[in-house]
Formats: sequence, structure tokens, C-alpha cells
Amino acid sequence: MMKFKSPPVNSLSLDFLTEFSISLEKLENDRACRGVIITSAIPKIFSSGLDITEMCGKSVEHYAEFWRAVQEMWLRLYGSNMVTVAAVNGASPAGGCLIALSCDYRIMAENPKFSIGLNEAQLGIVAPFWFKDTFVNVVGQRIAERALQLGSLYPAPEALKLGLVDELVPEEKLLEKASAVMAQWLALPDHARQITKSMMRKAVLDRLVAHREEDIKYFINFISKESIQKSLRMYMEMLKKKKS
Ligand SMILES: CCCCCCCC/C=C\CC(=O)SCCNC(=O)CCNC(=O)[C@H](O)C(C)(C)COP(=O)(O)OP(=O)(O)OC[C@H]1O[C@@H](n2cnc3c(N)ncnc32)[C@H](O)[C@@H]1OP(=O)(O)O
Repeated sequence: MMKFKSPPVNSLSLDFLTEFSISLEKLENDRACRGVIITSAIPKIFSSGLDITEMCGKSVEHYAEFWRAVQEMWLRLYGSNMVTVAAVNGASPAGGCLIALSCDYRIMAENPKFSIGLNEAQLGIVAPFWFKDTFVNVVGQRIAERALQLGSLYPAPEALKLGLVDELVPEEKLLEKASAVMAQWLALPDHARQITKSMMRKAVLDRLVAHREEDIKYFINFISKESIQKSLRMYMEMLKKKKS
């Protein structure tokens, strides 16, 4: 089991992403480890998505390093040979949703206050093609088109209806259920499941691998625009004001 614990809200900072990727690599290379459950140690929050401060007012070199770390995390998780189960025990916007979508199975706490989705459009930014591809592979083209254009965050019951998560369970039963699902998936021979998983995901993974440097350049160009920086600053201010 991997439990995110980066207070206050498990934002995906450069350090967090690097540590996450290294942990995934270690588990992947450990022949005794066939599956991982991903959840959060922070009440009410799975992950608040990419750390916005990493994308504001930093150097071009920093943006490149940060974006490479986001790509690396996704390539490792989406391309993992292990069985991956997300036990979503709180809010899961944007990058947090990407992590859940990259797993093989998503179980969410049945709390309508917890929401999940790719809300990038609400921040004035655009979900990259590989976020979009991952989303489409889970919910299909039509639901993804509407959800991404509107930057919708869905409360848990709605997320279940759309197929964004596979099931809802009472919060106190989340880990028990995740372990049961893991046992069910691990009952199958690894090689057949792994080859099937790879066949289903290969085209989407290969697309980023083939365009990785281009994607970094595109990100730097996009995020460095003054209009985008302004949107992100305003969003951060809005988050801070919400408190007072
Ligand atoms: C190649 C093509 C171009 C690519 C363009 C870029 C594509 C980028 C792709 C993905 C983008 C993202 O992932 S952006 C992040 C999106 N995340 C969100 O919108 C979530 C924002 N946060 C919230 O809604 C809430 O914080 C919460 C629901 C997650 C939790 O609410 P709660 O009330 O419990 O906590 P607070 O809101 O008070 O937050 C506490 C504290 O944390 C700061 N915070 C929250 N989220 C982030 C974040 N994502 N990054 C950085 N900091 C974050 C918040 O400001 C508070 O800070 P202070 O205590 O200092 O006020």
C-alpha cells in the first residue's frame, strides 16, 4: 500500500512526484510485489493535483524539470505491470484525478463532498493530450469531451454514474474493499493480465514517449505566457481567500 502524506493537501510538487516515481520503480523491480493500492493518509484529500506554485513565477529550467517529473510519474503508473488500485478517500481534482485514472481500478469513498475530475479548464489551463487520452480510455469520448471542456469536478455519486470511478463504498470500508479487489485481480496469472494491460494502454503511452520533448517545450511555452500566469495567480488567491 502506498499512502500519500504531504500536508496540507498532497499537492504534486517536484519533490513529491520524484519520490512517487522512485517508489513505483522500486516496487516494479521487486518481484515479490505484484500490486499496489494507492490512497492518502490525509483526511478528506486524495490529492489536490499538481502543485500550482511549481508552475508560477519559476524559471524555464524549473518548468522543464517539473513537467518531466509529471510525465515520468504518469509513464510509470499508467505503464505499470503491477495491479494498481486507487482507494480515493477524498478530493481528487486534476493531477489527483490523473493518478486515479491511471490505476486499473478506482474505489471512492461514498461521500458527496468528495469530488473528482479534470478541472484544468476552470483554471484557464488545458489538460495535455495524455491526460485527455487517459480520461477517454476510462469514460469514453462523449463524456470526456463535455467533462474536459467544462472542467467539471464530479461528486462521488455522479462520478460513479459516469464510470469515472468503479465503485463507491463507505469510507471506513475503503481499504478493506481495495484489498478484496486486489486479491481478485491477483488471482489471475500475471503474464496474461500484464500483456493484456500493455495491449490496452500501449498506443497512449507510446504517443507521449514519442513526443516527450515536444510536450515539455509546449508546456514551457504555454505556462510562461503572462495570461496563463495571471490565471494561475488569481486561482491561488481565490483558494486563499476562500478560507477567510
Ligand atoms: C502541455 C499543455 C499545457 C499544459 C498546461 C498545464 C496542465 C496542467 C495539468 C494539471 C493541472 C493541475 O493539476 S493544477 C491543480 C488543480 N487543483 C485544483 O484545482 C485543486 C485546488 N485545491 C482545492 O480545491 C482545495 O485546496 C482542496 C479541495 C484540494 C482542499 O480544500 P481544503 O479546504 O481542505 O484546503 P485549502 O483549499 O484551504 O488548501 C490548503 C492549502 O493548500 C493550498 N493548495 C491547495 N491546492 C493546491 C495546489 N494544487 N497547489 C498548490 N497549493 C494548493 C491552498 O492554497 C492552501 O494554502 P494556504 O494554507 O497557504 O492558504
